[in-house]
Amino acid sequence: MTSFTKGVIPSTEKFDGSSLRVLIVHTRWNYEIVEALVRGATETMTSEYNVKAENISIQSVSGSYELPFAAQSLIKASKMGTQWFNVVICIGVLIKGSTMHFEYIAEAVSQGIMRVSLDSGVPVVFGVLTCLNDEQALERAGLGDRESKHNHGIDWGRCAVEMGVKNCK
Ligand SMILES: O=c1[nH]c(NC[C@H](O)[C@H](O)[C@H](O)CO)c([N+](=O)[O-])c(=O)[nH]1
Repeated sequence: MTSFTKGVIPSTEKFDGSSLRVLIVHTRWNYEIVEALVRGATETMTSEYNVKAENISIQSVSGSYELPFAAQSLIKASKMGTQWFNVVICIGVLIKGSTMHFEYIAEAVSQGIMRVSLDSGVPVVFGVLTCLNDEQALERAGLGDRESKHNHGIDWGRCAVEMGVKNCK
């Protein structure tokens, strides 16, 4: 079986995030996991790409279903002001329960975030974990005790800087 790099590799380009203005909208569901993802994204952007901490705005909403509307509203409001965001990261954690609720929310949120990005012209990074159980969510936030754990917030931070810099061009 051919081996391959599972997941994304960082771009070879060196992106300068020092002038980027970033919005992070995160949920308050499964908060400890969300908090780890937000930290992964913010620490990556500031330490690896010189994004200024004061240029990262963080807002919260109740659950993942609210993310697209919140992103749309905040982008619109910022455009009315003098400064607006170069990129947005929507962060949430959906964990499947015993009903179909998970599937409906996951589909709506994924389509909604894509639509906000295309309609607004501001790249919106899809930072919503859609997990079948608690262990999957913990592992993907770099929590739990498995060796394979990796904080996906790191990847979302890198993606946000790349998309933000490219959106400035
Ligand atoms: O962010 C989440 N919202 C969840 N539900 C709330 C939903 O996102 C909305 O906030 C709610 O339906 C009100 O609109 C979740 N579950 O139901 O399991 C979940 O796991 N994660």
